Amino acid sequence: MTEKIQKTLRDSAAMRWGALILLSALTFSTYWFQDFFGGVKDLLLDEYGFTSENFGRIISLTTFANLFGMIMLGGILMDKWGVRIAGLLFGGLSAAGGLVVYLASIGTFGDEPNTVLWSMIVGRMMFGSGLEVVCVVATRTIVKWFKGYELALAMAINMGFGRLGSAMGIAVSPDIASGHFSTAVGFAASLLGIALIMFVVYIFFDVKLDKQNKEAAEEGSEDEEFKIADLLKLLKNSTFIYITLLCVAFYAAVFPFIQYAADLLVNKFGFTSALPEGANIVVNGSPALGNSLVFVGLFLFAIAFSTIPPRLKTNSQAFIARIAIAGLFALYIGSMWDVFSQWLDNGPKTASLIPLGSIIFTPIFGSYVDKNGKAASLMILGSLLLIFAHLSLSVFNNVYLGYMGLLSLGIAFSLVPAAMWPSVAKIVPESRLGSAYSFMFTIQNYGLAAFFWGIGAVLDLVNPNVIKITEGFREKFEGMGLAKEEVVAKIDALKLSGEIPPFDYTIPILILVACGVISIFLSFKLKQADKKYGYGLEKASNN
Ligand SMILES: NCCCC[C@H](NC(=O)[C@@H](N)CC(=O)O)C(=O)O
Repeated sequence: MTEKIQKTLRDSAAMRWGALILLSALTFSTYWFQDFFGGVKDLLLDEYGFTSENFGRIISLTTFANLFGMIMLGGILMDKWGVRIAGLLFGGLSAAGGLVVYLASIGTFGDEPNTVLWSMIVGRMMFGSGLEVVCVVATRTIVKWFKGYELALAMAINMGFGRLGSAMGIAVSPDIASGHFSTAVGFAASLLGIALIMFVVYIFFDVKLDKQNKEAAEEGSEDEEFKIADLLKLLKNSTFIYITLLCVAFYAAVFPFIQYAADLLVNKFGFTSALPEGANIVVNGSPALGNSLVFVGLFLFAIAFSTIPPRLKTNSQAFIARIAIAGLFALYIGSMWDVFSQWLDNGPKTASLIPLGSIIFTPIFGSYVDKNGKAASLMILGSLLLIFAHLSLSVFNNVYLGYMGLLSLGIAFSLVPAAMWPSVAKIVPESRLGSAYSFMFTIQNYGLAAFFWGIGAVLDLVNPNVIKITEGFREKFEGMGLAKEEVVAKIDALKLSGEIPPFDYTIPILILVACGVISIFLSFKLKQADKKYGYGLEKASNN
């Protein structure tokens, strides 16, 4: 008997990748809006008379609602109403939040610093309440289009768009602002608006795909409907709990570390904190534009490397293509080596290589997972690299080992996400994926909040001497009537001369080693569960 195979939009590679690009605009713009404040912090402080505490308040309150169930609410609504309504609702909330921040920045709600501050916080909170749900919408929708195809690669490229958004947001915003904070906000908010329009375009394809899926389902199996009781089933699934805990332990050891990495390199290995002249790639007189073009270039190489060779007919053609792309990449990096080599003893620049590296490596590992599977084993390997990274940056005092550690961390930061996120779709039925990803993100947010705060708290706790000496000097300089910036500059100079001793990061980073050990344990449990229940974590994506 010949079986009639119903083709749907997702069976066309062009349609799948087109859908991914339309969706990834949301990822790119939300990561940009989340992080660009860091690039224009000085401008924000100068223009509105804010303090660093005000800045910290704006940033930390952005995702406040997520700690109180906003992501879960979004995920449940998504599983009940589908990705279209959830995407419009929460993407719209993010864009509306962006607009409120913009209106606040041009003084629409009043010019008083406190009014501007609180109206910006309200806007950022609206944005943040949509942000993570938008991330779940994108992830869930990628599963819908790519399951059985290049799922891991698609998720990895989507993450790459996010990292690119963060990096470019920080790098280009000072140029875009050209002295006016509101201009940078207007631009970032417009990106959110454009991404929402692209999502509306995506909806037409989604409607068509759903229609085709329904027709196919009528001929075959029945569509499963989401029920709240399904959530409880999810929590009883021990494999899902392992992967959720892995997500918390792993990301807690990476995202917060990245924030402290520059300071660690300066304090532990004596890296510089200011960049020397000529240590930037300048395009049209703009280092920010130059840096951004480098990020885009790296991302394009990674996409070419991970998509072109697997599509070629023979292994030898694929091999030649890989060598050719890697060669071009080496030439590209080599042509800018004069600049890059100056980055390697600068704390902030070296620290920025970790997320930058993940723009390159995540798509490459995603493509590997699709072709060869081995996701659980790669999570074990990634956790091992994480342990090595944090050990080499804490207990040892060798700068070369430190570089190796950073490189390992960059690889782990690409390896584990590339293997972990697509694995969830193999563990959890598709009808519960929205709730599953939302649950993971919610727990992950608690872990991140604890570690962002915890590393700083432990650092202060184990370095009472440094705090005491620094405070002594601060009081002395303030007593002399020096301006805030002058006090900061004098303290920096005393740190450089060694009169103020460096912070000892050993204990805070050793705590992150413990996260790595927990990650390895959980990755082994995942591998065991995979053997027992046959989720297919070690199998290629189209199996
Ligand atoms: N397709 C998986 C997307 C998750 C990517 C992941 N982002 C997160 O985990 C966010 N919840 C956390 C955040 O962005 O702060 C990532 O690796 O960026």
